[in-house]
Amino acid sequence: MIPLIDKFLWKGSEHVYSVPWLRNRIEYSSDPQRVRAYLKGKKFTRSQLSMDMLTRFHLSNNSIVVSHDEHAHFLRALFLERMPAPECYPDMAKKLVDQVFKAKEPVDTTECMPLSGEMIREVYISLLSNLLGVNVLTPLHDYINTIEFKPGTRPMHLDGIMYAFGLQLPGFGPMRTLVNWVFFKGDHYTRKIAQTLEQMVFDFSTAKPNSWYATLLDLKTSKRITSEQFRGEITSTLVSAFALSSALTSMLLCLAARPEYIRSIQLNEGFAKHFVNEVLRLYPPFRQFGYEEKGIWSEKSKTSNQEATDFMVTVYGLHRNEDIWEDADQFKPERFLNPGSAGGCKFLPFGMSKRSCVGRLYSMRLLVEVLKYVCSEKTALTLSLPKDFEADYMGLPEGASGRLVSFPIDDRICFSWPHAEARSTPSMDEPTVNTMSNTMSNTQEVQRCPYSSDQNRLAKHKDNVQQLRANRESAVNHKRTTNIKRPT
Ligand code: HEM
Repeated sequence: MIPLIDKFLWKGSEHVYSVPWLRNRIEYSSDPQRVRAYLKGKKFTRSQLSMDMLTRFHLSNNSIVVSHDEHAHFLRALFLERMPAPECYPDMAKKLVDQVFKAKEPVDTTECMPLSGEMIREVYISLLSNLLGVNVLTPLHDYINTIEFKPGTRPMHLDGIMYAFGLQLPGFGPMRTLVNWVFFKGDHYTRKIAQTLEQMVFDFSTAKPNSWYATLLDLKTSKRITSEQFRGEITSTLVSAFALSSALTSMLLCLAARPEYIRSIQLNEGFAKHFVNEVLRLYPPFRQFGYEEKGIWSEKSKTSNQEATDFMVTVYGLHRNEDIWEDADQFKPERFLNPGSAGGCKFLPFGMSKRSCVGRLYSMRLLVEVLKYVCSEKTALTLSLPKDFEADYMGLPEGASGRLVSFPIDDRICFSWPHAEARSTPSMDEPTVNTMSNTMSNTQEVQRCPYSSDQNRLAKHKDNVQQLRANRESAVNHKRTTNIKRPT
């Protein structure tokens, strides 16, 4: 049973699986040719099965992730307009790294710590501040600092089994809570944290002008989204902290395992992106995503028992498929030097097509900037793995298999940071005061990073000014030339 589950979940067996009483027939694939064929031939969307599982067994109630295509399309466009402008990422990365590795006093010796827990707290703050676009007030900041990191431990195939028995149906809510509470305390705790955080964002933050949060508030007030959808989007941003933290953690552990790449990144900053790609290839935070063909229930399902109704891409299997990746288990960022190497549906850490990850650009930019900052000679942060680090046979970190979002099993990292000046500096948009009595000063923003839409507006304004100048100059020239031509 376990090898079979392992086979179809992780390697992608290319067969169609079904349970007699379930209407879904699922194909698991890790073959890029098959994925390409699916992508080309069919009108598809995120599968209802994936959405049910995300809603009931995970945390994505009422957000873009579980919306129908039209609603998702409408919100995605607004979300992308509210992304931080490209020039903000180096500073965001610096703050994040400084905060994660902050220490009160300069140290000469090497310190070791479990990275994921530190990372997730700082990613929460960073996402709230930069992506949701809120001023994080002191109580919320303090609460985040108390969060203990417990990644979900419930295996994905258990979700599948629960689904097969109909436990995703709303009436089974209390039973699901009980199962989590008894057997999967980490998942139960994570759910509680998400609910508390969502409420606290509402109570203890203020919207930055033109931010995604301000837009969501407008949409709610004008009744274009419901209160549940408004809350869902906040939770969705917070939940995405897991994927981003997983990627950041894996990346820094890989850097500690392969310090020889530091020089390549210093010499050629473009190489940082190849390094990040290689991390996402070997450690895709999301191990699986799924689609269904539109209309399959009404037509094909009645006539064909062979055809799959749901198509699941097993990202981990795809990224380690030995038929398409040379030395698939080895860490070789230079494989991405070849321009076509990420194409052809063989590298899909952020999913594909119109429902692919909307946080992709943000995540990639931040990952690359964090890597560049850590590797920079000026930063002087040295990372290494503990002597007794639990590595795989390549000496690389080992990801926990079977989870929807996977973190390394052993995430301890050792670091030394001898230069006091490289340490954390108070950030502009994070609270610098400790009492509620003067929270007003938190809400008054001194400086903020522009959003893409601001940039567009600025660019448009500049274009307009240039256009006006050009028009005026050409009018003057025209007058001059016509004046010259005019017979005297
Ligand atoms: C390294 C970090 C991340 C990874 C690897 C990742 C990966 C993914 C994947 C695989 C999907 C499913 C795509 C599909 O079904 O085709 C997804 C969807 C999504 N992600 Fe991410 N994600 C990351 C970070 C983020 C961040 C920071 C956000 C910010 C809010 C975010 C927001 C979303 C949303 C809203 C969707 C649903 C899009 C839709 O349904 O149209 N993700 N992500």
